[in-house]
Amino acid sequence: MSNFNIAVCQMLVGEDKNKNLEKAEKMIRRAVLEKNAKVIVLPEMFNCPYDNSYFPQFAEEVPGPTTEMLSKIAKELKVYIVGGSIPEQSGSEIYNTSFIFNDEGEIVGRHRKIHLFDIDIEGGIVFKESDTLGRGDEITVVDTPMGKIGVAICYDIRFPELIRLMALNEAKIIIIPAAFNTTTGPAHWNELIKVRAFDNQVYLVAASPARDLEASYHAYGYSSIIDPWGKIIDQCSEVEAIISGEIDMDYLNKVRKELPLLKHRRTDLYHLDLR
Ligand SMILES: NC(=O)CCC(=O)C(=O)O
Repeated sequence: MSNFNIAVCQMLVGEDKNKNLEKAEKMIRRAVLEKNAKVIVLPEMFNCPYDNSYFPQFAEEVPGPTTEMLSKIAKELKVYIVGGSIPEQSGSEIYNTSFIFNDEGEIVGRHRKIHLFDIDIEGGIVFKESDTLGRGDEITVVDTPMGKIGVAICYDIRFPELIRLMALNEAKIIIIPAAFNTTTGPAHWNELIKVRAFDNQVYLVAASPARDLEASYHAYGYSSIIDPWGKIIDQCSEVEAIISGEIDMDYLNKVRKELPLLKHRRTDLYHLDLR
């Protein structure tokens, strides 16, 4: 399948997990009906406020209510779902994890956030994910009938080696469930999502929650779909919205043929190693 539509549900996430799941389900249905989407993407921590004090209380084992809902709806609607991320309980650890479902409702991939968001920006924001979360150790590229899809979560996007390794593993679409904030978002979001797309000549799909000024953490919003040339195909503002765009592998191949960046790498001088 070389052409298909992908959609991002930029949903408002609140303190009631069941309501978050209902909202996600409704928005996924709308993405299929209104945007004819074959792949639907949710934001980071879509079932839980992005706040360390909520992660342990919202954490669930897998299978659990969140993954069951996503599995059921993926199967019913015959779509792929990149289920944003959730606090995943695994033994005594909690991970910030994205589950990827195929159109039979099966989990075909799992990405546990590799780089934890531990930052302290003077006059801006302090956040320490490692207070409650463990970090993942695997790079995630999932083989699908639509091509290989790489998944990384939010802060992971700041590490160019990771996204390049995905591209070298033949990922043509990179999906980033995210929750940037109102300090780092205006400074870096647009630049990061564009440069990762055009450096690696991939489609880059970045999904944020909508901004909630009542919450402790103010998500930036601006979910986006970027093409391999770095052009924004669709982007919303900070409010709840569904965005969509066409993934066109012929166009991706054209960009790679005309400007053969990946082929022009001097691997005799430098290379990236997967440990
Ligand atoms: N949830 C996150 O990882 C936030 C990352 C972020 O805001 C950044 O600037 O990086």
